[in-house]
Amino acid sequence: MIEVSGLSRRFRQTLAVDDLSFTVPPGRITGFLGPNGAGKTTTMRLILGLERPTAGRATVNGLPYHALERPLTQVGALLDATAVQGGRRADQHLWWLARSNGISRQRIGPLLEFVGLGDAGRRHVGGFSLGMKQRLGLAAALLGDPEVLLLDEPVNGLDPEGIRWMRDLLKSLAAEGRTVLVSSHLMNEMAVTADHLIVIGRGRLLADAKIGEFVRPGTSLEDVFMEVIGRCEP
Ligand SMILES: Nc1ncnc2c1ncn2[C@@H]1O[C@H](COP(=O)(O)OP(=O)(O)OP(=O)(O)O)[C@@H](O)[C@H]1O
Repeated sequence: MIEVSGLSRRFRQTLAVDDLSFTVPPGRITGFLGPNGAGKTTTMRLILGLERPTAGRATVNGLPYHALERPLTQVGALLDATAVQGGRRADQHLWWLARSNGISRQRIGPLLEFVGLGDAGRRHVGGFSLGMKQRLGLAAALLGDPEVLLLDEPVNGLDPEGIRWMRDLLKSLAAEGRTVLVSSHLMNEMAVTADHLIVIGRGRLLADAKIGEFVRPGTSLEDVFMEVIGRCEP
């Protein structure tokens, strides 16, 4: 469970997140939508304790991220998949993360296989394609078998087979009772993946609804999204 309450984050002149409140419960996929610069990544970074809020709070399973014990075993995140040290091998990258959270080394091989990098574990990450880096980022997110997952544009760079694989994986993770918050700009993909949507614009909450309530018969998610974000234009 993720809970965000009165959360704000200001960067000088920019109010990136503006008094945002929402809950992401377990057992379903919650899509996190908003135009470029809406504040999605900043919100995820605040939840993960990578930014300090200007006001409000964000908790994971009732606690702020910094208070979680062995955090990777409770919450896994894929933010910027390209932000990995290129000089490291994929298996070394995962081992470095695992070690700091008391996670067994035995998990790394099967996990690399699982994300489709079974043959690339000993290769340097610097030579990976974007899709391969996304797969490695997903492996890092799943490393601690966490109950909560935050994924920022996880299908970015994946091929069609990879996109379908990611969709099926997210569905199975939610079906296992995990909390899944996933951002994307791909409306068609979100329409077939998410159960629930949170839409933000200019850092503010614009919609928080089941996908069936959000997209009325005869309209598309893209249509409704454009209509909703149009309402928050200056
Ligand atoms: N470290 C920072 N310093 C200054 N401004 C920032 C910083 N991080 C984010 N911002 C600003 O905060 C706003 C929200 O950015 P954020 O990256 O959270 O949006 P987003 O919804 O994830 O966008 P996108 O869909 O383009 O990835 C933007 O105006 C951005 O320029």
